[in-house]
Amino acid sequence: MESNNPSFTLVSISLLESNPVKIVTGPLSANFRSPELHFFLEPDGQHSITFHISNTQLYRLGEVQSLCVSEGSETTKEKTYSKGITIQFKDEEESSSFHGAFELWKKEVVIQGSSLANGTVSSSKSKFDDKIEASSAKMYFHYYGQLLHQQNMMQDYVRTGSYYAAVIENQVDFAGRVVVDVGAGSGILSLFAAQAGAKHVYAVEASEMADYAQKLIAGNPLLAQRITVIKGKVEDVELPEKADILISEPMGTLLVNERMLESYVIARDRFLVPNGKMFPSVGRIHMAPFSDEYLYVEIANKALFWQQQNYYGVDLTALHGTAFHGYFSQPVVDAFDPRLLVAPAISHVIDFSTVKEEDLYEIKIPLKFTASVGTRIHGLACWFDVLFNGRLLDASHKPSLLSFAQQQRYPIPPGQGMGEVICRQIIPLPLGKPTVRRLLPGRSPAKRKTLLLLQDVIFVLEQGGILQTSSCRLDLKEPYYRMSQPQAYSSSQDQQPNQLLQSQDLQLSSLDEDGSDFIQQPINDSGVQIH
Ligand SMILES: C[S@@+](CC[C@H](N)C(=O)[O-])C[C@H]1O[C@@H](n2cnc3c(N)ncnc32)[C@H](O)[C@@H]1O
Repeated sequence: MESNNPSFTLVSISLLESNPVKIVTGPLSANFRSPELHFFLEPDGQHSITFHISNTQLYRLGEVQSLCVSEGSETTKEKTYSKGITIQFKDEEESSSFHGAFELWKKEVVIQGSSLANGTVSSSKSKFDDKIEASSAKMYFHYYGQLLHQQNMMQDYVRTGSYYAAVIENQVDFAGRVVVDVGAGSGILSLFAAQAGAKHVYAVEASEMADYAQKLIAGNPLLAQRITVIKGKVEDVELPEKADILISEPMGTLLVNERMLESYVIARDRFLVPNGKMFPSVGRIHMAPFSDEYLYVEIANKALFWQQQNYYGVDLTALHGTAFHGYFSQPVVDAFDPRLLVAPAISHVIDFSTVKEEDLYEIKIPLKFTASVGTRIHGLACWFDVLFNGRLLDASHKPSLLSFAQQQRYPIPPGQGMGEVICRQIIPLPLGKPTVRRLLPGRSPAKRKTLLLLQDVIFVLEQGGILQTSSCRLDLKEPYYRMSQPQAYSSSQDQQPNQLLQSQDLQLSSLDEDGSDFIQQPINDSGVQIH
């Protein structure tokens, strides 16, 4: 037995998922290649069943017979197994060495050990469980398990229509190909892929929505025979074959919130053939400083309530400062006139086909803005888009673009940032200085959602020849959904302070129990698209 990749000879394997149970007789082989265990069903090694260290259990059924199973999703009410085989060894000795190698394999990466009544079993946490707190994951998948939230996303016609166009206009990429839908939700993208002629689509969904997706797909029988719904996390599930294409909608607020991009990248590494396609293939975050006196006054006015000195005989002013800073740390989600931007946008590109999962834990984006007009700057405006680089579109060199109209603005309070500063020019920091200017979607290690988005945004301003540095700390929690029609401004200088915009103060967000918010919001149809 080799110590690194031990191999074993087996007499037969019974595939428990087939009905009736299919028995493949050997000689066959099994091979531990951390973090996977492969059972080869043919001598040439063409067909194999793969188990992942994270969710595999091994039980001794007899002296020369064992059961190997892969655990299903933790979110299901009952314990489920997504895959199982029984193995027949040639003798007791081979069986013992196989179990020994299994234990060793598990020990290398096992995080948690446990014992089950019917055998010595090692259970390990999956990569997902290791990163995300169980309570956070539970809330996250509970949210997506509800049909109304999937409906919200489906009713976002800019979003769903762009995906439909990207798939159907690139049928040539999908026809006859194996597709994995990463986080399939209702299964809508799997159905599009099947419409485009995919040979087979594996729709992987971790939430209870997988059951509804199964129903929806069964209700479209012409497509259903080419779609398999797999309930589980892409980090854990095993698929019988590799994919030519991954399709997914992993974007959260400002692209990175929800941390689902990490799952998309893990799915790429686990399931995609070399040089396979990803739909979408690239995401971009765009940022530019804005000047908007109306918004500034509106936000400042929200805290006026706390300036009352006689609220039923109570002086509220002690909390005015806290409320004021609270309102200014809320990102504002609205559509805005691009003319409010006072410097060319900086774009940060994430190439999904090459980015490493770890690179998504902390994304640093240097900010070097040069203002085009001398004006008051009230914060940073951010938006994002993703690109689909299909084969047809490659040929015409025109990838289709899904531009998200939902934009965030991060107003900066006076004294903490640019609110008070008349800025003529924002000057890049000289290289090598210890202070950094960056947009930092700070890692919130154990959370799937309450990702800090902006931290320590430091601007350097030139004012009368003196360099001035400002910084503030903002995050994505509880955005203010200000669904106003974009106002036409003649120029940013024309704005009158103390005049409030007539905005519909729609609090569309649905908050979790802990009051935080991770969700995708319906996009305002009137959203300005900025490219
Ligand atoms: C933004 S929704 C998109 C749903 C659907 N693809 C669509 O476009 O309408 C993301 C979905 O991915 C699922 N999801 C997130 N992380 C996952 C993971 N690691 N494994 C499997 N599903 C996941 C969520 O439960 C959710 O249903």
